[in-house]
Amino acid sequence: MDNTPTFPPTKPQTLGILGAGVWGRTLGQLVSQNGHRVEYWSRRGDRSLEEVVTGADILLSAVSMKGVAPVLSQVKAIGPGADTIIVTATKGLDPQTTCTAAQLWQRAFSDRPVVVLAGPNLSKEIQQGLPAATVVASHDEIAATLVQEVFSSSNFRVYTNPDPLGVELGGTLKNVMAIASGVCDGLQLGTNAKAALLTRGLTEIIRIGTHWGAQMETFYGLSGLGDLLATCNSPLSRNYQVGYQLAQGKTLAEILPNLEGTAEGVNTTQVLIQRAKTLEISVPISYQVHQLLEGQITPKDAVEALMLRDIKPE
Ligand SMILES: NC(=O)C1=CN([C@@H]2O[C@H](COP(=O)(O)OP(=O)(O)OC[C@H]3O[C@@H](n4cnc5c(N)ncnc54)[C@H](O)[C@@H]3O)[C@@H](O)[C@H]2O)C=CC1
Ligand SMILES: O=C(CO)COP(=O)(O)O
Repeated sequence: MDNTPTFPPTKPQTLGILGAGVWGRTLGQLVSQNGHRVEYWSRRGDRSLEEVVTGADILLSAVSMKGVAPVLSQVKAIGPGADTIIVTATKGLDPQTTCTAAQLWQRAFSDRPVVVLAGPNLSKEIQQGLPAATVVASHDEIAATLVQEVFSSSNFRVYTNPDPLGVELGGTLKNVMAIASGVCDGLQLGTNAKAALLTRGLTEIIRIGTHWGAQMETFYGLSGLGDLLATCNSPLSRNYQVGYQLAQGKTLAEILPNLEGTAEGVNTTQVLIQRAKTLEISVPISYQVHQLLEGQITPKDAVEALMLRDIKPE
């Protein structure tokens, strides 16, 4: 039996990539290496949004969360083709609605498939051609399978998943834990502390995610535990860098302008705390990250507060 995988699929697709930041360009590089056509749109670029949207078989949004609502309303006004599949790679929560990016896209385009792409995908490593895996999740299996075929290659392994909310929340909520993890390493708290943080962090992510309607098992996959491990252990992560540099005494105002790209965890923490309060979900680690980002406590205070919580069963 011949087990050789066939990459890429026979019919070349045109991808319109919205947001030509670090992640949008990295994803564009992957699909063009597979023989597909890529058109980028960015707010400071030469191409008009209309040109990119109307010509796309697949419209992939890699804009940071704060740009999603304004960009999608422009896309809606233009009106993509009836068969265009929307893919979202943003990892964040909308401050106005507390929705994820896919929820915003799906609300605006209720008649067409929306696919979430998320996984342990530090862009610098992918740009270097190092092997990585990701997940494409949708309620529409045909759309997810097409996107899987378009992105799959010998060094980018793509899995499908039927729980888009779980996949997206895994990638979104781990950014809060990545800030905490950067603090943990910046304070040199050791491997035991890091293991405790990640394990309890995953429990917290699952508590929030299942409350919001995601499937528990999704969080044990690539986009949950996988992305948590990658982001919380790598100085390539911008969110980890935020925590690490806070632990070294820098302020957010000093850190953020020098990061290469967006650290979504800063905004996500704020939105998450607001939503967790309304829904009365216990989020002890996220709460300490929030206090720290607000400048209300020091990194050492945050650790102490977590260690001194009421003792309880695991
Ligand atoms: N870089 C990475 O390794 C990965 C990033 N992501 C996610 O992808 C998203 C983008 O990340 P990066 O490309 O790294 O960030 P980036 O900061 O490099 O790029 C963000 C893009 O969004 C656009 N944008 C922001 N606000 C906008 C607005 N109001 N209107 C129009 N466009 C706007 C910017 O112009 C830029 O093109 C984030 O949600 C991030 O969490 C996901 C996986 C990996
Ligand atoms: O989501 C990412 C890796 O999967 C990228 O993490 P950062 O946004 O923290 O760099």
